[in-house]
Amino acid sequence: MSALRFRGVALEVTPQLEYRCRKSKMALCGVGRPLLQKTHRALGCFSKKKQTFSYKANGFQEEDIRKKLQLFPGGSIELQKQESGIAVMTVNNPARMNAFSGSMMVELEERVCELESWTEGKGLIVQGAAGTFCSGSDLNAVRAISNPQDGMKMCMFMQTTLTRLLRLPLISVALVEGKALGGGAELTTACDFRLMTSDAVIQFVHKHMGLVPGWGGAARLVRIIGSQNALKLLAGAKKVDPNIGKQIGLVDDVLTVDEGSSLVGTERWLSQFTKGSAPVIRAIKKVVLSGKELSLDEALTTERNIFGTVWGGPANLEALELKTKHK
Ligand SMILES: CCC(=O)SCCNC(=O)CCNC(=O)[C@H](O)C(C)(C)COP(=O)(O)OP(=O)(O)OC[C@H]1O[C@@H](n2cnc3c(N)ncnc32)[C@H](O)[C@@H]1OP(=O)(O)O
Repeated sequence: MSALRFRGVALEVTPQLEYRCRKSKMALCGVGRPLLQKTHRALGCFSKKKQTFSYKANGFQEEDIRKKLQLFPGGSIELQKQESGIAVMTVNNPARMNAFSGSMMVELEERVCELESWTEGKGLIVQGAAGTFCSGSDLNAVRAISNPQDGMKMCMFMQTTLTRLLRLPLISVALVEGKALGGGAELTTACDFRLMTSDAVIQFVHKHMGLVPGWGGAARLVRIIGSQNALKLLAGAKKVDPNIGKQIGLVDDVLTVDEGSSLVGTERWLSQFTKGSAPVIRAIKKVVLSGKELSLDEALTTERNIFGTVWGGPANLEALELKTKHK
């Protein structure tokens, strides 16, 4: 068995990984859609390696994109991992309504990487600083990199990062206060759930900017609310308030004032799903994700494998010992 290095970390190249990567490269060059889908699935099992191979296969070098993005600094992405197993990630650039600078895009990828190796984690809340969610990409950076090549690199970087965010084995929720615009609206779709405060707005403003979503937001939106509703939101650049959001299934709940601070309310809401053993909660997220992303046959195989990781595990044995009744 050989080893490769990815960002200073030695990774063991198992025959299985080698096979999957060889297969994926072939598929990406071969362009056929079923093959491409298989590739994404195969690579989904190896998230770190996935970045290296998918970027190279598409002619992008991750380090080049990072360097370019670092030229546009400002703001930060904060991450707090709590003992409860719920982490809070904050998009923090209040002077620009939490717009994503280039360095924040890089930091987001680093935080996602950190969460990928947080084995005790069960849940994640994504919020914006200072009472508003996120106003999309920083328009100053957008102006500076408006050439198609750089635009594509940025798009590729954010698309991959947000796909990894959605695929974390954590139950994630976007806490939307104030405004979620453009890329900010796309970010909300990279979470499993969305909660809004009563005055909040989600708006895919891309059309008004002469754009379409490029961070994966359209693909995810269609899966969340269906193609008819997605078309209406994108083509009309419609403002989604909590009422409309609930009607179309984009929003899971509205936070009321008597729930105290929005973050406390969101933690309370999320804890109904994260109570219990971390391996079981993580396994639940994984079986749902595979059911959503894979073919039925592949999802069934994955489900069996994941079942095998919890069957006879501590939580299972404890429940048997307690003769748990489900009244
Ligand atoms: C992926 C594709 C994309 O995301 S494209 C980007 C899509 N987003 C936008 O177009 C947002 C444009 N901004 C706005 O519509 C308004 O600023 C919103 C967010 C509604 C806030 O309005 P308002 O409450 O009146 O505040 P304001 O306009 O005075 O803004 C405060 C300061 O923040 C800045 N700001 C806001 N959004 C961005 C952004 N995306 N990029 C860079 N800067 C942004 C404003 O320019 C303003 O800055 P300043 O105080 O004038 O220095």
